Amino acid sequence: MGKVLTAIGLMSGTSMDGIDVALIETDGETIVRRGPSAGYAYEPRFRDRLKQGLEDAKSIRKRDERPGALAELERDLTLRHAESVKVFLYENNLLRNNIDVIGFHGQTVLHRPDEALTVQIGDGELLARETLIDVVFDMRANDMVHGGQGAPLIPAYHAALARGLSESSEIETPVAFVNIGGISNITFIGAGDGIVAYDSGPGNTLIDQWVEAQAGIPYDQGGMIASEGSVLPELAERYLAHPFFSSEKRRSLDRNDFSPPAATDASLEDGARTLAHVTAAAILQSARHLPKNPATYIVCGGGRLNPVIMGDLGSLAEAAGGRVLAAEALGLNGDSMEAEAWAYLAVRSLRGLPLSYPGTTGVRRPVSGGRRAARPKDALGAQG
Ligand SMILES: Nc1ncnc2c1ncn2[C@@H]1O[C@H](COP(=O)(O)OP(=O)(O)OP(=O)(O)O)[C@@H](O)[C@H]1O
Ligand SMILES: CC(=O)N[C@H]1[C@@H]2OC[C@@H](O2)[C@@H](O)[C@@H]1O[C@H](C)C(=O)O
Repeated sequence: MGKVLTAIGLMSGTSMDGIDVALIETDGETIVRRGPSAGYAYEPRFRDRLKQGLEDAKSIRKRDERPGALAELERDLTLRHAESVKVFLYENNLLRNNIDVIGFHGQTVLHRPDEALTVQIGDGELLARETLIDVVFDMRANDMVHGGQGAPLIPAYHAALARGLSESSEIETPVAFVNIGGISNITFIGAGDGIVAYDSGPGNTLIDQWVEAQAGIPYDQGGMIASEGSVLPELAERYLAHPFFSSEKRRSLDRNDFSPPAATDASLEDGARTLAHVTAAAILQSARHLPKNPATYIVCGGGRLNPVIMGDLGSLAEAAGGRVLAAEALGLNGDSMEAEAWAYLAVRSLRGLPLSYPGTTGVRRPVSGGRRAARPKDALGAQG
């Protein structure tokens, strides 16, 4: 085993609901320990600024451009991450001197894999100065340089989790991890080291956009609105016929690839019900391109907390011979898995190990990635 490092991962996902923080101990191959985790929600005004950031980013042609208010947003986003780290260390009685590295995702504001352009705002140097901890950031760029789509990157971590599970539990194989965040993605764990992964459809984004536009609320908590509605087959089909699902090349999605229905398309409840169905059906539709039908789907991300999505996913998977389990059923944490992954990937980056593979992002060969921002030198001896 390589040197075991203590790493913190920071994820601000496409739902833009807040910052997830998680600590793990790992050598970048084996996960030695999954430690504490936490989520720090953005207040509505900051979420609005992030949404405006997506608009400002639309004119970006080179990834270091920061039009509109993006430069200021990047700084404030980074400072919020620094604050989250400080609170996390305090709440968990941890000393910063005992943390070897932070894996910093930042916020995706633009993702156009067809143009080899992906932009995550987040200033790694500033984060290292503010936290006095080494930072690895910008982990998607090198994959794109080598022909990959820059996402998904979590599959390497799913594979490590699966290795741990196969030692300790009796779940039926093959296993697929499904992350239902703003966008959903799926990782198929084949025999040996074979993993196949890609984004699988609109996760919660359409549902969030729909209930926000129609009812002024940020998400359909517990699927309560959807549970009052009915699936509108024509509307569902409009989404499931999207060219993404038949494309040979496209493996990753941007938040803007799908648009929410028009107000006239459905009642609030039927719209939420239909979109929950679309989320589940898109995952199963995408799973058809996997090498085999998964026997077990392990679900993480906020969508697992929507029983309407989970109900549909369960019945569609069952029809294809599979069983759906929430990550918690296997002792995993469905809220912190992405943040854990970014901690894991940071350690892999430090060791020069691959972050992505031809079977995950479509990259030409397995490649590492990430940029390193060292903490200020005079902080090395200081007490955390
Ligand atoms: N209790 C709940 N009931 C229903 N839906 C929920 C609940 N909690 C969270 N969600 C949904 O999950 C979303 C957040 O999921 P998550 O944090 O996994 O996304 P993310 O990490 O931002 O996205 P991505 O994985 O695409 O980067 C929320 O926007 C909401 O739609
Ligand atoms: C460009 C980008 O930020 N993509 C995200 C998004 O959210 C889910 C899905 O789309 C996935 O491809 C990716 O995030 C996860 C963490 C990943 O890279 O594995």
